[in-house]
Amino acid sequence: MRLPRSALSVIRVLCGAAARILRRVNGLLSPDLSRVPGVLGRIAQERAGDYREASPDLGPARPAARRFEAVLNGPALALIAEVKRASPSQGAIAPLDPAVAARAYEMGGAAAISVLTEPRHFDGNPQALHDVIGAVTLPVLRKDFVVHPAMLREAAEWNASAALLMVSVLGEATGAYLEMAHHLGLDALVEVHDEAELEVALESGARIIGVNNRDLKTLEIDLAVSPRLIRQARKRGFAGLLVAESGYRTPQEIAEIRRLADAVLVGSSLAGSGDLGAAARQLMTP
Ligand SMILES: O=C(O)c1ccccc1NCC(=O)[C@H](O)[C@H](O)COP(=O)(O)O
Repeated sequence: MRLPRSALSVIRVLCGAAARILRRVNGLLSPDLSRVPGVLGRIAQERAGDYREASPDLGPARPAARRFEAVLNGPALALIAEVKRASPSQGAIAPLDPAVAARAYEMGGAAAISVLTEPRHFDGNPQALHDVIGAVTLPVLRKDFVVHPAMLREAAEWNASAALLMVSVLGEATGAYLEMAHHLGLDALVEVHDEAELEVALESGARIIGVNNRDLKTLEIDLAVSPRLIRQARKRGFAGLLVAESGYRTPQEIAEIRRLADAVLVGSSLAGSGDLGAAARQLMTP
């Protein structure tokens, strides 16, 4: 059967449109990491290599438990305490047993636990996440450099309550990754460091935004970043939860964000303290 010329051109236009949509969807699933500079770019590219062969299939939708979101949504500033054994800025921090560390944080009043699963620079691994989830009743955040849908599928399969999504890494793919996290029933901590990233987070429909005081390209900390961007988010009408992240070492520093943020995420100063429970309690005591 010969198709009329007009039908052929309609088919050609439709195929072109389908190819463009496919290219866009593909682009959204694979963020362009060549635009991410410095140590952050290197880590993100390494993680992309780790998951190059992984299937992007998420599997069936899972119900949203919203446990991570719920514990941050109280009247007082909540502590997300991080199991962090090493980092690019500090090198080795402490040879923590993840389960022991998480139990100490729980006793010290933490509302949630963050566990690094990145192996090369943070001495993290999936077993650390499993151990922590088995050791505490608190909701647990998978802290990694998410660059592939499989990393979210894993977080859900491993019973994490939430995953970190970094706008600095995901760029315009942030919204797509947020939808994938929600499809899997995960809460997402959508992390930003400047005004432009905050705009992306707000447009993505994030329910929880984390403001990182650490510039992940230079590793410099500026504790003025969280108050500035948290105020900005509220001014823009953001009604979700706001988390101040990185660099907090003293109750005086915590006092600066106590009335602004819903939660604070602390790693190095607690992890390297020697008595994690006492350090958590002391840090958060007004
Ligand atoms: O901590 C680093 O040196 C680092 C370097 C490159 C990318 C990410 C990095 N840290 C991730 C974090 O955001 C922190 O682990 C988290 O906010 C806790 O920060 P801190 O209390 O300063 O350990």
